Amino acid sequence: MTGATLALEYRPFSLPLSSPLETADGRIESRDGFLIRVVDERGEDDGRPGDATVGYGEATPLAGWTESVSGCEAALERAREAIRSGGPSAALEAVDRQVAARHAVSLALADLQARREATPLYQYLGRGPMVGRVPVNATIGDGSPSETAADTREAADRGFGTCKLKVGIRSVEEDVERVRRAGEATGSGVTLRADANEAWTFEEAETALEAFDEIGLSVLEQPLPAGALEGHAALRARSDGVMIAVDEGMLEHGVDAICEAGAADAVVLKPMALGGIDVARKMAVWVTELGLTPIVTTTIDGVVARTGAIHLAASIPGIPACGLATAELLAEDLGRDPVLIENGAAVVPQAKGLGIDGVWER
Ligand SMILES: O=C(O)CCC(=O)c1ccccc1C(=O)O
Ligand SMILES: [Mg+2]
Repeated sequence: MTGATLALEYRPFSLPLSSPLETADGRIESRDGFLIRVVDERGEDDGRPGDATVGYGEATPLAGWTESVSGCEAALERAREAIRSGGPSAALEAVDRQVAARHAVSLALADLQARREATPLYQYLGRGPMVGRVPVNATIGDGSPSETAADTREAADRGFGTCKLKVGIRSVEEDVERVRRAGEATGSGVTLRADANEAWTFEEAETALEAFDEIGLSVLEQPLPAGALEGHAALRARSDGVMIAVDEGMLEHGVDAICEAGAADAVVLKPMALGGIDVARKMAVWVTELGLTPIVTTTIDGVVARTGAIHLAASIPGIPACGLATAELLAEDLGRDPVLIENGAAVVPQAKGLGIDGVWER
């Protein structure tokens, strides 16, 4: 990239969800953020950037998980100024402490470089073999036990082999009933997970875990508040077969503290909340070395960030089902989706870079 004159541009977007996603952390109704592009201006002959001269990124802040929308915009503005004289490293430095902004800038730079090298982004990241698909889970929002059973059944009928149920909004008894009914509606061919988003006390989590063990739940994500490292470790010790995953806890404590406390079997990695797919990839390699399972998810991102997360997952060998089938939760998107979700897997784009085109023109 040396010698290139790079320009960074950004513009705001607002994407409503098809129906609000209730989580125990709060309700998500729309996703507002910034689409960015980095253009190598020397490569433009007709004013329209060609394949090897543009990279796309997305910053979609989420309250409680990233910086605010205004903090994100201020960071992007600093990066826009910094990239002219200081290049990529100065731009990244300008967004160093704003994770969503850093996600956008690092993704656009990686997309640009992978396009120049005529390599799909996942191979640029991992230098690994060709990967055709990554397994993905369906995300099932809150609902009554019958609604949950019907939604899970519908996802299974569409080919999902793993379904993640949002829990922690109703009583523990009702959530246990929801998971039980979802299991009965789908049978043993479908793996169930549950994500409580920090909702429970230790006693509530213990009660839920006992029932989930019996039902055969696969993963229980963030049952306790992020701070409760010892609590998660104690739940793990009591679990028969249910894996304990941390998500919010991973952001609060980092990999080393999670491992030292024995707080988790699996770690959820959200590139938007971690500062980019490059950061998330390093964490995935690190947790794998320590014997933990990485799971990649989005924060219900637009097509640019979501496709980046799919490339990230494709660059991690043996990745289990990831929370990347979130396009269907959005009523609108930034552009055409290059990723087909089929039989519980995302078909990984094999074009150069992200494999995204035509988003800027919209
Ligand atoms: O993992 C999934 O299936 C979808 C992503 C998801 O659940 C999520 C989406 C937005 C914010 C937080 C979360 C979460 O995992 O807690
Ligand atoms: Mg979660």
